[in-house]
Amino acid sequence: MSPLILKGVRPYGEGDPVDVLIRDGVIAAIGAYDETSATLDGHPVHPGGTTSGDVTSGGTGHRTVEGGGAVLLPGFVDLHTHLREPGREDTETIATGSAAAALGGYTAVFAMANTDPVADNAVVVEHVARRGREVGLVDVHPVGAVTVGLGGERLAELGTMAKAGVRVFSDDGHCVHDPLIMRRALEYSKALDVVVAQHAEEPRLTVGAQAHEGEQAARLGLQGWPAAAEEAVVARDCLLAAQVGARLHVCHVSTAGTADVLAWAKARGTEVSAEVTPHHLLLTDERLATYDPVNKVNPPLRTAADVERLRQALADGVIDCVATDHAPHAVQDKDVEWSAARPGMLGLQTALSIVVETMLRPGLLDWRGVARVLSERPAEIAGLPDQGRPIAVGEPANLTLVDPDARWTVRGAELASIAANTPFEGMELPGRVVATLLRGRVTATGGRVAA
Ligand SMILES: NC(=O)N[C@@H](CC(=O)O)C(=O)O
Ligand SMILES: [Zn+2]
Ligand SMILES: [Zn+2]
Repeated sequence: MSPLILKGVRPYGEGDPVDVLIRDGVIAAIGAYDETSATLDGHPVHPGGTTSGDVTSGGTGHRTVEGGGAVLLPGFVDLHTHLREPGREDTETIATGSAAAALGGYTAVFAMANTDPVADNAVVVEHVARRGREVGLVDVHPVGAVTVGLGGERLAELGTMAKAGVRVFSDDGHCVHDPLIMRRALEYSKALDVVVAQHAEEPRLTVGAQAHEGEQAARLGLQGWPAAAEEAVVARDCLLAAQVGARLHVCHVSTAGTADVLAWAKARGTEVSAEVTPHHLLLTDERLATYDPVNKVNPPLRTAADVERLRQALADGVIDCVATDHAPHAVQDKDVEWSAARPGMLGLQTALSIVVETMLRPGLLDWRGVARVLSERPAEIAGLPDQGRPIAVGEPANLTLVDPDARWTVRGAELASIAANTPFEGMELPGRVVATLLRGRVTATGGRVAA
């Protein structure tokens, strides 16, 4: 592959624009490209043509991406994606989900295990990983189920799946509610040096639950999903993790009380990490007034006070990172009466813009902070050695280029996913991914994925 120059980009949005030379999938030089001597920071570069806003194929020459002062960040890492393959390829496939990921600025995603068949064995996880490699747009890491069939009763073969490369285990969609099973899972995860990601929902407290338990649910006549059903499980799991000396990851934190529990657990030295979704950073249960099931999600949209606390917790590091919980659903499963609709929302192509809207613009995070919550921390939590790395010479070129000033209007039908269930339909959002690079290869640019 010929070398690539990112021209006029601002790493972490800091300082004057620089040029970045990428060779053999690695950042080879950062400085100013000199046309006359065809060198970048002393490194010779074969001259090549330039196509504005896009990539030149360039023959023997180098390829160029015109940055126009755009912000350069480490490629995003999503710890929580539902790709629906195998089983529901009518809503998303590894190919379409990978395209959505690349367009959203992601260079690695973790594909949840609640597929059909469930990813509770080495055969399924190996299939997902292989299919991800064939598509080649993003590193697809399969998540392994904690229990057989997500049934919550018998531990799955964690060791066999870990040997097949699984780094994150989760029964997401279901809570590992039995404390003894959870304790065993944590013990195994410690021995295998992997992490268990818990969907925290005490099932006895959420039987038939449809919406956040509070004034709005009462007004609308929807059965409540109490905050304590999440908070109690997070507290219990923090205690269990501390007891066995294991690491714990908490999926889609949605309440202020969970942020309090996490702050307490971290203060006492528990190795717990947590994610928040873009939708829980922006939307509240006020949205439910229309009974439009596009707003139905698990955990449910909460109150403005929760949203406020989640933003603060993400800024403070009490919540470590943003994960999309990208959850595609077919029209016949989603566009039906509220109680029959499946919970879940698309997220991969809108995550960056929601983080810009909710965290960057209000001054809660700068671009360094955005890099931390979308790339560095999730890579660390999952133990990915080549993602979330500094933008520096010698580092792998897993990168995302963002136009901070662009605004765009979300149209579900125009997203790369097969399903179109975005709660942000019609919203005008700030910030746009200009290009995504996976080991130096351009996977998305100008709103299109690489051929
Ligand atoms: N978040 C959701 O509302 N739905 C997820 C499951 C889950 O993340 O719990 C799904 O798989 O559709
Ligand atoms: Zn979940
Ligand atoms: Zn999920």
